[in-house]
Amino acid sequence: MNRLKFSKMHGLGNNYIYVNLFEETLREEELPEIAVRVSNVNTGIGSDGMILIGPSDKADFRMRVFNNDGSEAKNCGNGLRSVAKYVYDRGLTDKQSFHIETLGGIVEAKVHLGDDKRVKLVTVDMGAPRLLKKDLPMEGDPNSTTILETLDVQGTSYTITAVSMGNPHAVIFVEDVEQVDVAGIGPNIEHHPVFPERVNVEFIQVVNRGEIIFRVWERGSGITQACGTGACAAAVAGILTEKLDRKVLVHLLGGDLEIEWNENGHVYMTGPAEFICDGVFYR
Ligand SMILES: N[C@@H](CCC[C@H](N)C(=O)O)C(=O)O
Repeated sequence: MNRLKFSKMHGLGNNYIYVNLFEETLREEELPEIAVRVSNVNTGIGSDGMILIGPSDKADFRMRVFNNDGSEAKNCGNGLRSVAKYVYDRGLTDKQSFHIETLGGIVEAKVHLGDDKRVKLVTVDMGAPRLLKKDLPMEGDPNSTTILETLDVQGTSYTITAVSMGNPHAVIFVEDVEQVDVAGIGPNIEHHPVFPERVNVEFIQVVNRGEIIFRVWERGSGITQACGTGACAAAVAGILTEKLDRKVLVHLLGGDLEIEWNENGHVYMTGPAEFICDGVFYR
């Protein structure tokens, strides 16, 4: 029987199975299937997906993200904070600032230590948001943006703002997130033909110019407790549409994130990450 060592971690409840490729070897062609199997709550470990931590020839570490349907994503904000905690707390680096390569680009993570000298919070420089339709990708004029544009979804109109944080997001401002049928509407927007690679969908209630309430339907994983790239995209959408100032406290189901869209054009995300358990998966 093959044995796969793993750690389960979460960032505000957005939980993944982490595999350390400095110690474990997986074949490329089996990755989607393993992601589906480990994520299954009944016959696997149970998670929103699987994240691989490995060496990079361009950065200090490389992160690869698989949703729980087996699709590979280009970025994951909660994953980046968890990877930063993993590599520091487990002694893979002694640097408190380092770079992580993702399919969506290279980002810089800075760890903030608690009294126990372990990582308590992580700030990630997520880079500049990309707004052009070709960056999502999204049908239409490739060099135009999508800001408060009407999208018809099975007879109902939604006003969306599209933001790529390495991965694609459709942000929708609502009066009251509690009234939104996230599980009913989310998949229809995720699979809308205007998004050829599907999309993550965020429903945002503005509390005041520095605070929002956030709900998400994630591409490839469904409803999750939090989405770091989604929180960044929501803040960017709110700032672009002049609903929010540049520093935003985002209330997600699993807790809070601080997002800043700095004058330098980069988005900074600060929040926690936690280990849940270590184990061996029989495969
Ligand atoms: N939960 C993540 C995003 C994971 C990938 C996403 N579902 C996609 O397919 O793009 C986050 O914290 O950003």
